[in-house]
Amino acid sequence: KIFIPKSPLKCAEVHKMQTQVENSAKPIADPHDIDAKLVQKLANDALVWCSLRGLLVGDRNSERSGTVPGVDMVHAPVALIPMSFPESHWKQACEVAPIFNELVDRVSQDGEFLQQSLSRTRKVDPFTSRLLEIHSKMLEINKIEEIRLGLHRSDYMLDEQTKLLLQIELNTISSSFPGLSCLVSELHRSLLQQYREDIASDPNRIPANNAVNQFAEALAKAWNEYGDPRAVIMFVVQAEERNMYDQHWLSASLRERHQVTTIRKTLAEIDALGELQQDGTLVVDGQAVAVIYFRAGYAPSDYNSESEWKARLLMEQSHAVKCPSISYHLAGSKKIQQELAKPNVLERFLENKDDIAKLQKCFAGLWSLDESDIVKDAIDRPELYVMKPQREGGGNNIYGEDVRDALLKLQKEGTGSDAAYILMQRIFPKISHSILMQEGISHKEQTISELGIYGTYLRNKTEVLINQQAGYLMRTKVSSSNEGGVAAGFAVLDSIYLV
Ligand SMILES: Nc1ncnc2c1ncn2[C@@H]1O[C@H](COP(=O)(O)OP(=O)(O)O)[C@@H](O)[C@H]1O
Ligand SMILES: N[C@H](CCC(=O)N[C@@H](CS)C(=O)NCCC(=O)O)C(=O)O
Ligand SMILES: [Mg+2]
Repeated sequence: KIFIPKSPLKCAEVHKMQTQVENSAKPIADPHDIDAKLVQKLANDALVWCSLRGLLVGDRNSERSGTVPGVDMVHAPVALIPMSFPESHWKQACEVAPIFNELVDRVSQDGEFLQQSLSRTRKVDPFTSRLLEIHSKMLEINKIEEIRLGLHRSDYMLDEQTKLLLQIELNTISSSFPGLSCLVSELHRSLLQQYREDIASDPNRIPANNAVNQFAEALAKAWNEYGDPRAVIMFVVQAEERNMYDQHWLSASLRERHQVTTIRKTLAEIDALGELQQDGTLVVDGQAVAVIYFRAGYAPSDYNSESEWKARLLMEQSHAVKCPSISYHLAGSKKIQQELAKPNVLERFLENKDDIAKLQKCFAGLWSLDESDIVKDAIDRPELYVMKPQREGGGNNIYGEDVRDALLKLQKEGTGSDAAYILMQRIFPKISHSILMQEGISHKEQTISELGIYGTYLRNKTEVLINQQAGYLMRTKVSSSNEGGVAAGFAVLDSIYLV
């Protein structure tokens, strides 16, 4: 196809335009076709880039890397080449982000729906029961959260067979990687730019990713709405946190772009150092707290004693903006995810029929264990299901044959413990080629990926101040891994290349 220039463009520009047109249409080269020498160069440059630009985590083999910043860091596990992803599904995922944000807020305000939906779980799941206890205490004192801040991540897998983009879960607490995910997009753009002679591509097909600054902006705006210039933003963190640099990127953005001070405290420290003043102000270690940002408190392992639960209650009772509030936390549970997928339930919370249809289009099969025909099918074909307790943070789900065993065991026990679980359709994404880099070594692997879309939501009374899609996280793992998880060491941080 000869491009006959009409205007006296220099042929170099014509050539550039032509290659750009061709490149933008073409998917990126198959990473497994990249020769070993070039892989080695890519890997080396990626490792240097991560080290210079803070794409780092604490080394799991070191005992100090989770407590002392700057000690025993290692590059974050990353893919060397971005994962191709259909532009149409990218747009769909971005489009539903503000609708899911609004849904979380509406559901959070329906205390009866939360209590009712989780009432049977409460009887058999002590952790969820403690969360519900705090929630019902807030209902009793008619606690109103006028300023509501949501920093969510809605995770999806693209089902290969149906080509449907299906939601895995909606995280409303401690959504990891808003900091590191932006750096991965930059790493990939930089590598594709540097190696454009060897790998035909258009770096602009990697969507811009500004999650860290959008999260920081929402946190800063919530701080501003609280209205006390001397108050701080408190990060609730685990005593050992190897993902601390992801969190420090947020603190740095808050300090440098918004001049807001952040402090880091564990739940135990908050119990020891926190006080509630008459007017509801939370004071920790002598500092007034405007916003509480949870990067811990989502798992039973975060509550080693009554001390941590006292801290959670103290914070909930305070005037500080909680991210998440107990209601937002519960609204993001897997049981609620399953309840919202039932017919005519979204209609209770959203008016716009198109919005409702857009959300329902990305719902996978979700069931309680009351559905006997589903339970029977899951016993027959367990590999088509995932069984989930009400837990966050990875490592809790049940897959394959274990689903059958767990269901049969629950049937035999007959103690109602089945209310602690949901059943979900297992999604099978396309198996792709990727090059994963972990602990300085790159591996060509068969992989599947999961796209997380960040959402920011801020409301003060009746006014919605922020409601937007706020960047993305792509995680890629070996296709043989059921659970995945970056922190768990199975998945790597990736980005996407729109095709
Ligand atoms: N329906 C599903 N189909 C396939 N894989 C799933 C499904 N649900 C979860 N997974 C896998 O398990 C991981 C953890 O599940 P998730 O529901 O996100 O729990 P958590 O809250 O612990 O992150 C997901 O990142 C994904 O890799
Ligand atoms: N260490 C804590 C980890 C917090 C955490 O586990 N968050 C959940 C949602 S609740 C999550 O986003 N999981 C995906 C991360 C993965 O794949 O490893 C932090 O980073 O603050
Ligand atoms: Mg998850």
